[in-house]
Amino acid sequence: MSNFCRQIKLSSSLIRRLKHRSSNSMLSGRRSFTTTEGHRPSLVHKRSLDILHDPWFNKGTAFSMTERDRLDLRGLLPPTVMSHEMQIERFMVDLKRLEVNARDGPSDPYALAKWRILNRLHDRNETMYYKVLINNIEEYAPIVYTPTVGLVCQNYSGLFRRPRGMYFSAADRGEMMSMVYNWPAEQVDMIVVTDGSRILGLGDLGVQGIGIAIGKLDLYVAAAGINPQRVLPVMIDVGTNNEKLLKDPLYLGLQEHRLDGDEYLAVIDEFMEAVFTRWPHVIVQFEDFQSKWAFKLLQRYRSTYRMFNDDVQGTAGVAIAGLLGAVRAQGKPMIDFPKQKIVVAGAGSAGIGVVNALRKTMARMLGNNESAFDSAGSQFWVVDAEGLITEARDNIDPDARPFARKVKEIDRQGLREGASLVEVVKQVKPDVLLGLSAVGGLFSKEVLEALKDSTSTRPAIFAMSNPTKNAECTPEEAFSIVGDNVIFASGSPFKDVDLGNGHIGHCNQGNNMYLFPGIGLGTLLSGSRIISDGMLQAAAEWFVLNISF
Ligand SMILES: NC(=O)C1=CN([C@@H]2O[C@H](COP(=O)(O)OP(=O)(O)OC[C@H]3O[C@@H](n4cnc5c(N)ncnc54)[C@H](O)[C@@H]3O)[C@@H](O)[C@H]2O)C=CC1
Ligand SMILES: CC(=O)C(=O)O
Ligand SMILES: [Mg+2]
Repeated sequence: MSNFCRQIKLSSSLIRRLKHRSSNSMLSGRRSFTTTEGHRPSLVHKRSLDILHDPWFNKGTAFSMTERDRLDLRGLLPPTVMSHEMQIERFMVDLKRLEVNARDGPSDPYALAKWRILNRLHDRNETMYYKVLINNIEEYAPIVYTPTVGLVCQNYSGLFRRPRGMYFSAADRGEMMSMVYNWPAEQVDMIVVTDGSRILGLGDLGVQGIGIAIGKLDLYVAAAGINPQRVLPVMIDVGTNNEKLLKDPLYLGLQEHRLDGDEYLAVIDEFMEAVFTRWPHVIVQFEDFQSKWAFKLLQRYRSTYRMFNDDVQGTAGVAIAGLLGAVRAQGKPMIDFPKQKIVVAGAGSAGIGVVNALRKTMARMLGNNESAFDSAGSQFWVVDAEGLITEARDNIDPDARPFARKVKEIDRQGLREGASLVEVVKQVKPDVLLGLSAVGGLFSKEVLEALKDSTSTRPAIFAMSNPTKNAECTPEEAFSIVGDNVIFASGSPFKDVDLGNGHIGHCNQGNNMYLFPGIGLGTLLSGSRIISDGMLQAAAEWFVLNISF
């Protein structure tokens, strides 16, 4: 904490740089670096992104660390310095692979090809890029965002062409305050930052996770009208625990195991100090941090900085709006919401974020006192990889503890610690089955058949895990097994289902993309110093009261 609170001092390298910058401008800004052949020095009048955007001078990841420092490029490239031979090898691997998505990616076989074309347009002409996106948002959101962005992140080391955003690595400790001045924009309104540790449901993708920050910011521009010159995607590369990436010679990130503990915190603290020093009014969205850090970092920064965690808080807002909408679709009054029995599969940042917020909404409807809060808590059954979470569990995760069921109570329900999802659904007969487990197909035939006995006339299935192949079930499975009256939502988009009797089974998308652009815009416009739970709650409730499904 002492690091976090310490007074901000200009690092010696920043002072060096500022002095260097002013003396350099007197010398008409000329600097030199070695050419791609490595023999002759090349004189350049440009610096920072202008060099990377100039095909004559750009060497991309082949700029050495000294050159990066000298040319104000530090932080504008992935941390690994590559030889020209490796750069060419990486390019050739990608060229020969052509489209990889037909086998395991989005159902659109051209999704990756479309992403490449859009990405090139993004590099060439931002105005046109965002016009294309805004005018065709339904068609291209699945390309720049989930599901295609998942495939893009998985293949980012191959797809990488022109850097976008900033990279801070564990090797930059002590330098970040200086590095933020390499970003050319005087004002930044929105930062989306990730450490790549849990990208969608695809696990640890290390430095390649920058793709998710870029995709989310595209939606900030397209959906909330944020100025594209004032957005900044950020990757904090603290290593990766993905063994495949650790061995891949073409990987662009640090090839060492993830930092942990105080060392990890020191890196994130330094990043937060640096960006809020240069842009005191910026909003920082934390994205796809593994649950272990998602909650801790949220607690650490939420009352000091203008920040929120999208997976914990944005997802919760969308789930509240969706489930209040489901009550309305069941033909019941809103006040019935606290009676809904909710089974949640997944107790990570998303699952626990959602149950916490749903519980608060229910408690507010029941009178907002302690007994309302207790009573709301009994509406949830949370199942993780080890089964139903109860107070009998050893080493229970502190974030999940408030939702651990009492042993005596579940005994009466015919359940026990670690009961399987199918057993829980059979015994509880829930109104809502919510999936945030990242396990594709978890809502098996058996689980869905058990849901047929739900006490609700219209049970809701929210298969919210991303990307498409991680969805807990498909809409076809939901409608065909549970029945035509199911209320279905998924994290990634699915097509509506023809139920064959003149009826359509509607697939709604339950994704935090419907909330985070509004959270950012609302915070900017209101000038709010922090982002409170109350603001998010109000956003979710406004959503359901003002949007008709
Ligand atoms: N639709 C949306 O807006 C959002 C969707 N998500 C999705 O939610 C998923 C989970 O994200 P996090 O919570 O951050 O991940 P996480 O990895 O922290 O949590 C996953 C949880 O699922 C549990 N789990 C694993 N196998 C299970 C099984 N067989 N049965 C029941 N539970 C099981 C794990 O024990 C863990 O509690 C990801 O796929 C992510 O894409 C996350 C945020 C927003
Ligand atoms: C949507 C989102 O934030 C996720 O799947 O992590
Ligand atoms: Mg996320």
